[in-house]
Amino acid sequence: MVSWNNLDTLSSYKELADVKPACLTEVMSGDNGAERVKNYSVPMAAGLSYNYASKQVNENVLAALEKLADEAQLADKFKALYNGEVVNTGEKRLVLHHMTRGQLGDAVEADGVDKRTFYKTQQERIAEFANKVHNGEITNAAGEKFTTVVQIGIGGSDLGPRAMYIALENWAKKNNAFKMEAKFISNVDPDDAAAVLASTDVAHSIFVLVSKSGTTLETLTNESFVKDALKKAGLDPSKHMIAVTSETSPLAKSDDYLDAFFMDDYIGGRFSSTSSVGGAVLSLAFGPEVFAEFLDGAAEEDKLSANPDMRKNPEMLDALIGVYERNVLGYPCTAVLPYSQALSRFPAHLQQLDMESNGKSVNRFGEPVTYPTGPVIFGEPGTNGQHSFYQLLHQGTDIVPLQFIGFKNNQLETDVTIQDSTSQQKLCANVAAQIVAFACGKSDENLNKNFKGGRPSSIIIGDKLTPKTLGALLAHFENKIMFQGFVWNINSFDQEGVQLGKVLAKKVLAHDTDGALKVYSDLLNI
Ligand SMILES: O=P(O)(O)OC[C@H]1O[C@H](O)[C@H](O)[C@@H](O)[C@@H]1O
Repeated sequence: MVSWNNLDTLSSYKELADVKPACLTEVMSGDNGAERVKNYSVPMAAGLSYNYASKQVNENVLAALEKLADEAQLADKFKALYNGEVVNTGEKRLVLHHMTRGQLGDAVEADGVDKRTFYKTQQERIAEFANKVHNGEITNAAGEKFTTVVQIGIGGSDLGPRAMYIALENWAKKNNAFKMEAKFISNVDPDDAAAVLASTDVAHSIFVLVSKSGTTLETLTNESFVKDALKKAGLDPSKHMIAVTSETSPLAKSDDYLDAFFMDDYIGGRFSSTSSVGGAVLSLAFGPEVFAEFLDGAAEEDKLSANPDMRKNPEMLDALIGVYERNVLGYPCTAVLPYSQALSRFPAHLQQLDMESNGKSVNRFGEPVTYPTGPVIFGEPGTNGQHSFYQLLHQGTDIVPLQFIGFKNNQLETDVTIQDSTSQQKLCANVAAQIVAFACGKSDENLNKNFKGGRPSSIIIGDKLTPKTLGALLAHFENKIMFQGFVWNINSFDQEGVQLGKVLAKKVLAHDTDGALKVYSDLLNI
């Protein structure tokens, strides 16, 4: 049995607060720095590695973090989660997204079915459907092949799948795995749907309506928008749409769709990229085999996350270093900085994954916590970020911990050598330079040009971004966030904070307003 306690009641947390952090300007310079970069590295799945040499940790801090991991029972809590305990206390639900890609522990039965079998069956059904679309067994009414897939969804039903699609698009083109172009409609702003539809050959498109609840206003509105466009083009919407939803949602049994594929209430929206939510669009775009490789990468990383030894568990280690930075060193944000154009939407996905999970002020029993929880997450792909907000990161008054991601090789294998280096080498040179610049700084008599250094970062390094490495990368962040939620004793799997705005927006639309809300409504001409 695990016991759930607030972080500030743990004696190891009090000990951690007394340990001195590593001074990066010292430990990262000269031979010390070289040794650290070699040693402070943990292997991840799919050939990735997590390097934390440039974090403010040393043997004392790591030993204290290990004690915290033990006292907070992080490994046991993960075990309880994947063995089917009701870890999502707010909604009284199991948390089973790991089971969409593997079976880490016991068989879990819920709603009268074995859950691993349920998720696998959905994956197989999607694979069969995608294969039929690709080989022309399923066509439009004119008997022509579908060429495009358009996902309609928002939040977890958009960000993860969209980020994963963009991450693999060029890889698939290079590796003969590109089957259909994918597009995405998410915002209720009519210009989103209109712009996507205007650039889409709707007669040859399959629309994937994705909503776990089946009640999200934006998604249902965009569904109507698309149906309207299909009808105007003389097409039957039910021959162009599939649904991905939970079996209990209003969409599940509708005749409006060619087919429906399911997830369930045990998969949080932001954790649903490896379920049917990501499965449908990714299998249609790249083929089911590519989606299966992506799942394998995630499953391999999940296995590493189950290791009780923090030093061999990249997710637990990353989570604990993050807690140290947030709760002991007092840093409010974390930037995610992939040096890979393919990961351009990955930070956007992580914003939801992290901030919707751990942006909480009460513990899992609904009692206030008196320590900071989830950090603000933001990011951009490098090197673009360098020419934008890195000024604040280097010389601003807040210290922002950084999570770099970099690959030795680019996906398309097209490159050019200019001034003796390829573009890929220039990209990688920049990330190496940034890590050392942030850590070591550079003194200058002119304070405006002075770099204090001491700014922590980590880097995940891989050979190339492939379906498998992408799966491992995704699982890394999902599991890191889960472990942090355990340490903070919060429920990372509900999101009550999104409700109030929805309720008030409904009132505005029903003209049931007074006070400030009424004046804003008038100002915006509603
Ligand atoms: O998939 P749906 O039920 O349509 O939900 C879409 C999104 O909307 C909600 O408001 C939540 O904030 C998200 O966690 C969720 O991913």
